[in-house]
Amino acid sequence: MTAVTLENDQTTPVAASESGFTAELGRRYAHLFEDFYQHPFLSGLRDGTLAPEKVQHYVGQDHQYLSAYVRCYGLGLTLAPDREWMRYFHERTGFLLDDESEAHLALCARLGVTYEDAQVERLAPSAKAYVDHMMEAGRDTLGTLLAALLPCPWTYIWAADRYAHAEPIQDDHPFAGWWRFYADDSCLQMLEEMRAKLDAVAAQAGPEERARMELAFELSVRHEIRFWQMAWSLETW
Ligand SMILES: Cc1ncc(CN)c(N)n1
Repeated sequence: MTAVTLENDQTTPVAASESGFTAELGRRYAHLFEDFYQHPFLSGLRDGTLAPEKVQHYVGQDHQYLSAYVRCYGLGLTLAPDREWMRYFHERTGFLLDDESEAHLALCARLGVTYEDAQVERLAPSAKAYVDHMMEAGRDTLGTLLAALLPCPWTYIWAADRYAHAEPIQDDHPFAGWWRFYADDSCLQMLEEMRAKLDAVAAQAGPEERARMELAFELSVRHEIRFWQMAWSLETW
């Protein structure tokens, strides 16, 4: 009898066949990934009903957030044990600075506003709390920092992959450009690489550091949900 391998059906962040530290985390916190996916902000991006002011609030906040995320890669450079790790943070920084704003530009085009129009000066409280959490992780070990940084790509890329499989994104979808950016194969590959790197670091870490890594990861997933809520509620100070 032939063994049947259960492939990931995209409704959970981890395939049944996967093992390793990040697979364990993905399984343990799958309920938070589900909360992320079902948040009304993301539902509105799926069905195209999201109010323009919420989208614009998100773009302004997310631009600031991604700038802080790039700075966290700078912290990664200082924690890098060798040049291979330095190259990793260097290359990923290029993507964050040069490519990810495409996702924002797609939203601005839909809103009929320029990217400049969408800019804001201050991070909203929930966005700032997320940034502070990642920065704090950067004062710990490389493993803790990476664990805090992983939910950023994982939640979005998984959600976009799930949505794209459930419902192929049509050209006339109001937010097609945003969804396609994160559903692209290059994003999936980048996510796989980051997970593999964190798995390798976790395999060398002791139990105390692994516990701190897990907490950093869990809190970042929770911050991702709060970031939706921040944009949904137009949160300001
Ligand atoms: C808050 C947040 N989290 C994740 C992503 C996707 N890199 C993002 N652009 N913004």
